[in-house]
Amino acid sequence: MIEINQLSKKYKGADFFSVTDLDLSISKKEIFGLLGPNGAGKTTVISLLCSLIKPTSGSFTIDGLTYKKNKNQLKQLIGIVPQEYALYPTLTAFENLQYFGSMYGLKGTELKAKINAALETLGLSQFSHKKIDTFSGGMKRRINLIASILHDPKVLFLDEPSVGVDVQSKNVIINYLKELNKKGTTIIYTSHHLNEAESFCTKVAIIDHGKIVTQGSPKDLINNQPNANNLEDVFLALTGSALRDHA
Ligand SMILES: Nc1ncnc2c1ncn2[C@@H]1O[C@H](COP(=O)(O)OP(=O)(O)OP(=O)(O)O)[C@@H](O)[C@H]1O
Repeated sequence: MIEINQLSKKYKGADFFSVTDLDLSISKKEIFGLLGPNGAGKTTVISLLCSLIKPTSGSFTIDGLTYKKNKNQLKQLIGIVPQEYALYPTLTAFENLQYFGSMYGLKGTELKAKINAALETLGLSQFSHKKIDTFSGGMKRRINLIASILHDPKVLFLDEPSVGVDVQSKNVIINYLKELNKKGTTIIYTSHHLNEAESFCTKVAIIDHGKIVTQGSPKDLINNQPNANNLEDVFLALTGSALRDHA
């Protein structure tokens, strides 16, 4: 589904590469986790694959399409759930979702039915006509998610979808994503929650300093790392315990 070939990114004015010579192949059935310490390059990889930023070098295809040749098809093919809430605080949940659906050409009764079905599944029906600025973090995350899936993307990118949400909201989000994956959506997500990634992901890549240090199923990575009992042990063994503060 996704083929990445020697992808590199150096931001304008930066004196280092945020992503270096990334090669990765992600198949259709995966729930793929991009894991790494702060500043490892996870958001940069997602932003590149969503064509929000341009690569410095290298290339990738999604379902055989490239940004240069198939910009509009690619836009329809993918959904993006950004780290920050991309919602209008003074509009209601329903109005926000109508707006995002219309950006993908959806309208009328089809759009309304899709919004209502997703609100129902994610436990938000009764809040559909409340303004977003009255919502909790977990509710906003769920609306952010619905906004990204109304056009039925084949590939869904999520940048830290469970930040700032309680366990109940997190479970609803994770179960919803698992259902989407079962129905055929490829899921690529970043997270700092290694327990969550261990149970949720079919495959993960650990990246550090813009390079992949290892990849595989969580089970294989744990089995192959001496003295590792879980994914966090693997992560610490491969990325070290030094802090990654920067300003
Ligand atoms: N717009 C930018 N201009 C210059 N450097 C940037 C820019 N965005 C990110 N970087 C740098 O690129 C590197 C990778 O950043 P990125 O946000 O991709 O990491 P991350 O793994 O998503 O981190 P976090 O877990 O903190 O979200 C960091 O050193 C960061 O400071």
